[in-house]
Amino acid sequence: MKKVLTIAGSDCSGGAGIQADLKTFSAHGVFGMSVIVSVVAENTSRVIDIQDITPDMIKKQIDAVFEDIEVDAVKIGMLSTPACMHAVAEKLKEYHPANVVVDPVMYAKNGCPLMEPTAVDTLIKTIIPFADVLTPNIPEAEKIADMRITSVADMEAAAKKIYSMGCKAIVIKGGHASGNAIDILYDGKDFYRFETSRIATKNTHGTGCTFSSAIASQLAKGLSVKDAVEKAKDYVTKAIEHSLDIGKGNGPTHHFYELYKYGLRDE
Ligand SMILES: Nc1ncnc2c1ncn2[C@@H]1O[C@H](COP(=O)(O)OP(=O)(O)O)[C@@H](O)[C@H]1O
Ligand SMILES: Cc1ncc(COP(=O)(O)OP(=O)(O)O)c(N)n1
Repeated sequence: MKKVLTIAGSDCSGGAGIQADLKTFSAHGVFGMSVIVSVVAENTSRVIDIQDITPDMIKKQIDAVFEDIEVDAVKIGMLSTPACMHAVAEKLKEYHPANVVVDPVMYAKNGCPLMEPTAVDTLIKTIIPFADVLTPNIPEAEKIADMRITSVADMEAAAKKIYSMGCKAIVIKGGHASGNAIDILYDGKDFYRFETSRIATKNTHGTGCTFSSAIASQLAKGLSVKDAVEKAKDYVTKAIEHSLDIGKGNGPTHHFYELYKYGLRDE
C-alpha cells in the first residue's frame, strides 16, 4: 500500500486540514499519516483560535515518520508562521521526500487568516522550492505573485511568475472566481486547463485540502502530474457535488459518497 503524509493544521470540525487530508487518503486507498503543525479551534463559520505546535515537536513528528516508514508522497498544508516553515523546510532538506504537494493555505473560506501575513516571503524562500506541485487558490496566488488576478490570462501570468520561484509545477485553482470552475496547471513548459461547471452550493469547506491531498495520493500511486491533477479535479468535483449540509456555515466536502451504493454507509 502506498503511504502518504500530511503536514498541516488540525480542523476540529473535521472538514478541512489534517482531517480532510486523512479522509481523502482513505478514499484513495492509500495509508495516511499526519504531522500536526497547528491546532485550530474552528468550525464551518469561524476560526476561534490557533495554537501552533513548537518547531521542535514538529521536527520530532517528522523524524518519527521518516525514520520508520517509507513515504510515497507528502502533502503540506497550513504553516502559520515562519518558525513552522523553517522547521518543515529543515526536515524536507534532510529527508528529500518524493512527490511533495504544497497547498499554501493563507485564509479559511470564511476569511479568517491561517497564516501570518508577513510569512509570505518565508513561504516563498523556504517552502515553495520543495514543491513538486504548488496549489494556491486565486487570493493566495495573488499574494505570492504580487499581482491581481481577474482572468484566466492573469492566472497563466501568475503561474509563470510563481513557477520561477522554484516549484516544479503549479496549479492555480479557480474556486474563488465566477463562472465555470477553471484550474490552470503549468509545468514550466505547457499550460493545461481543467474545467467544470460551478456547483451551486455554500458547502465548500475543505475543497483546497481535498484537492491537494487527492493530487498527493495519485502521485504516490505513480501517476504523472497532469494525470494526477486531472483525477484530483474529478475527485474534488464529486466531493463538492455530494457535500454535506453540516454546521451553520460552509459545510464540508464528502469523501465516502461511493459507499452509499454498497450499503456501507447510511445517510
Ligand atoms: N462551487 C464549485 N464548483 C465546482 N468546483 C469548485 C467549486 N468551488 C471550488 N471548486 C474546485 O475545488 C478545488 C479547490 O479550489 P478552491 O476552492 O479555490 O480552493 P481553496 O479551498 O484552497 O480556496 C478546485 O479544483 C476548484 O476548481
Ligand atoms: C486547519 C486548516 N487547514 C486548512 C484550512 C483551509 O482549508 P481549504 O480547503 O483551503 O479551504 P476552506 O476549508 O477554508 O474552505 C482550514 N480551514 N483549516
